[in-house]
Amino acid sequence: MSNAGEQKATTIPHVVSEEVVAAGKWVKLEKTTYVDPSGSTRIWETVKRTTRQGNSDGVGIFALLKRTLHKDCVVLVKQFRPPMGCYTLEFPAGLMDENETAEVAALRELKEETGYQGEVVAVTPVTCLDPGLSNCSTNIVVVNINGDDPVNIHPTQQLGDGEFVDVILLPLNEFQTRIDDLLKKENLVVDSKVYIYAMGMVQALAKPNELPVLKQ
Ligand SMILES: Nc1nc(=O)[nH]c2c1ncn2[C@H]1C[C@H](O)[C@@H](COP(=O)(O)OP(=O)(O)O)O1
Repeated sequence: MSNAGEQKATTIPHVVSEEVVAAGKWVKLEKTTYVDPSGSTRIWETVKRTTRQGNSDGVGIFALLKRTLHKDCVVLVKQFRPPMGCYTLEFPAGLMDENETAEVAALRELKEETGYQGEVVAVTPVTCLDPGLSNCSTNIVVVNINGDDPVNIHPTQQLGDGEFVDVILLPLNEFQTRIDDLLKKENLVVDSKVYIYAMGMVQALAKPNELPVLKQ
C-alpha cells in the first residue's frame, strides 16, 4: 500500500534534534526536528514527561479479582483527571519509580490505588499511549488477585496527597455492557485501553468460527 500523498519513501526517517521549548515539573514541550521518509526535514511539536527513567514512563494494570462464588471482576479506577476536566474510568496505573521494574511498580501501584495485593502473570512490551502527541509509553501488567486471601477481604488504599481514587469492580463476562451502563449514568470518559479491551472481548466471544459468506 502506498502513501495517500503518493510521495516515494526513500529515506529512513529519523530524529535530528530535540529543543526544549517549555518545561514544568512533570512535563515538557519540545520542538522535534526530523527527516521524513521522502528526505524532507520537518518539525514536530512533542510532549514528554520529565520523570522518565528508561524506555517506559509507567505501568497500566489489568487486574482480575478472583473470588469463590463470584464472577471474575476487572479492577478499574475512577478519578478526576485535571487535563480532561472530568472523571475518567481507567485501569489502575502509575509512574515507575527510579530503578523499579514494571512488575514491582504494578504491584505497588495496585496496592496504593486499590488496596488489593496480587501476583503478576504477564507483562506486555513497551506500548505507546498517544504517539502523535507524546513519547509517553507504558507496560501493561496482567495481575491476578486472590480475593479469598485474607489480605484482600477488606482492601485498604494507600493514597498520596491529592489522590482521590474510587475502585470499581466490573464482571469480566459483561465488561462492555457494564461500562456502557456506567457511561450512561455518570459524566465519565473511559480510557481507550479499557474500552478496546471490552470490545475485543465481545468480538472474540461472538461467533469466533464463523467464516465470511462468499458473495456471488
Ligand atoms: N502531568 C502531571 N501534572 C501534575 O501536576 N502532576 C502530575 C502529573 N503527572 C503525574 N503527576 C503527579 C501527581 C501525583 O503526585 C503523582 C501520581 O502519579 P502516579 O500515581 O504515579 O500516576 P497517575 O495515577 O497516572 O497520576 O504524580
